[in-house]
Amino acid sequence: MTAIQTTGLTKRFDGGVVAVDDLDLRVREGEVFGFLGPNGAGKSTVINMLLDFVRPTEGSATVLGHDPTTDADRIRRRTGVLPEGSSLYERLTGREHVEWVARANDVSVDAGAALDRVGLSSADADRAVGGYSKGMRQRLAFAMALVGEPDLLILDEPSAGLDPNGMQEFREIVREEARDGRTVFFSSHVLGEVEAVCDRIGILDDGELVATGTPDALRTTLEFGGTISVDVARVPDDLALERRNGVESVTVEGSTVRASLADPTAKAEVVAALDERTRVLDIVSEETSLERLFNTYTSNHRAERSLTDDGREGTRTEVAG
Ligand SMILES: Nc1ncnc2c1ncn2[C@@H]1O[C@H](COP(=O)(O)OP(=O)(O)OP(=O)(O)O)[C@@H](O)[C@H]1O
Repeated sequence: MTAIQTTGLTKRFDGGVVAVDDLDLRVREGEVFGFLGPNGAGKSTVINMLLDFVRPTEGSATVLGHDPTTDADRIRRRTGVLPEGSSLYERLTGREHVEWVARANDVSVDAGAALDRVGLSSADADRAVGGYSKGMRQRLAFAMALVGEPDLLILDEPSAGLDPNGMQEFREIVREEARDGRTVFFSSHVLGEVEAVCDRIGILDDGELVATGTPDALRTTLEFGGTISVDVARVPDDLALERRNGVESVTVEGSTVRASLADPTAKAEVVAALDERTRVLDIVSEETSLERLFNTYTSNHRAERSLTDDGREGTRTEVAG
């Protein structure tokens, strides 16, 4: 079943900015989907169209089977939302905010427990929000999104302002929600966060979806082999590892030889080549980080866009998984 689907979704703001360009996206029910992109990529605009805060110029969307432009109320009733820069009432307490959301949605809530879950103590719960820090406000906004056990969570930059503990707690709650069968769709430019918690990610750049898939599948598609660092007793003078298949580049620092690989199977070859000439003391193999992946997708895309200026078609990467 599909929780969110967009078809050719496009938003052109007055003044000509194309914030979202022909977006085809599908988020399955029960998955944690990370919507990743640099500042200004169009993430918030997509979220705002899913909730009918902004109307698309072209294309369409369904959320939980409903069209946001005609059935936004139905969507919002079943969706917990953490909007970007959520507006809170300075004079109301955290507890009052949570109770207000529960009343508005006609559900019951144990406000103390809801706030405790996001790391706000009972003392915090009874303080006016005017005295909250940025991270506390974000925690409260998250607690408000969780009220009423919605089927779908749509969270815009949920970790903005959170400290490392807050981010860890956020990840745990997202996992718990997913275990309970909820769909979680959240935007982020924090790569580690997306990698740690998402089943699939979509990378948005300049309003266009440039790749979707599991983090592993995206890595494999690019055929990144990661890197291997080998500590040796003596670095051979005539290394020439670059000439071997699958080796992209080699650097030497002290007695450590570090090879970047285009193909993961080249790891064994690098180790064997060194082992022939010297004593291998230690081997550390690293996967390609999502950060490199992200940079590659977004920078390739930018290069591609400059090519498309003279009329050539751009490409998208769709990765099964
Ligand atoms: N109301 C608006 N009027 C005109 N342009 C807008 C409007 N809202 C957004 N934009 C533009 O649309 C583009 C996408 O913005 P959006 O806020 O969706 O990006 P984002 O990926 O959420 O960025 P961030 O990570 O910085 O929040 C940007 O160029 C932005 O300036």
